[in-house]
Amino acid sequence: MESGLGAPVLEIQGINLFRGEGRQRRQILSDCQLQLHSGRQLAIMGDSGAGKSTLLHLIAGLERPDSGSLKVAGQPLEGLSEAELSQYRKSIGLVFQQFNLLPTLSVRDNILFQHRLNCCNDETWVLNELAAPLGLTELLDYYPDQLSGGEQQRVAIARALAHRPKLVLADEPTGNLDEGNSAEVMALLAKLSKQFEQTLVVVTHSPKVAEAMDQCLFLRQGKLHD
Ligand SMILES: Nc1ncnc2c1ncn2[C@@H]1O[C@H](COP(=O)(O)OP(=O)(O)OP(=O)(O)O)[C@@H](O)[C@H]1O
Repeated sequence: MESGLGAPVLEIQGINLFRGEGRQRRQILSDCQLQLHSGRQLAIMGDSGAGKSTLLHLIAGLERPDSGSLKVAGQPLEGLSEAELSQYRKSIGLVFQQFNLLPTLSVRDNILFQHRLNCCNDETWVLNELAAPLGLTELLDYYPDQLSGGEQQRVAIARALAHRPKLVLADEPTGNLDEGNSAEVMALLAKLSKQFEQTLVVVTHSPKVAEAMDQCLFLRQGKLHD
């Protein structure tokens, strides 16, 4: 937990979430709490099956908790309709382990995809301030299947940051990369999200990835611990 100036960008209070039916039903998140302020970078670690991805999915509005409150920039997600949740999902930045690029779009159009969905109109900024530092300028006319894994993840990072979201969520962003690419990609993600004062939450198994963040919490028995 942290105290800081202003309202937290992310505030989780007393989240409970159950999975499975009947005798297989079990609690994944149990009175889970978190406060994260603007510009902070948090790594979430924990055993396989601890519920890290589930927690990230809740924050992303991809799932709803059984009880508890989750606010992003002061807005409670539990009050949102499906249409509003869909709008919310477009407004945040998401980076997944499987780069999830659109195969029929060029690198340029992949990078600008979410930017355009959010009706942003600053493509020069995206190409200069994101594509260039991510080393993508020469690759803008390529297609995803012509890129290496590290290059694809750099495209996914540019896409996730291009509409200047306040909150960026990354689930095992380096899980498909070798050690060298992993370190490079994480350093770029950490540097750019810091530069643009974005709040970053990264789920990872890698102590090295966690070290690149301001703070690391462990998910154990449904709760986040130091
Ligand atoms: N549809 C489902 N029905 C029942 N249990 C489920 C379902 N989906 C996930 N689970 C369980 O929820 C738990 C949390 O899964 P989650 O993917 O969040 O874990 P994780 O910490 O991200 O794991 P990993 O590090 O292996 O990716 C796991 O025990 C998983 O088996």
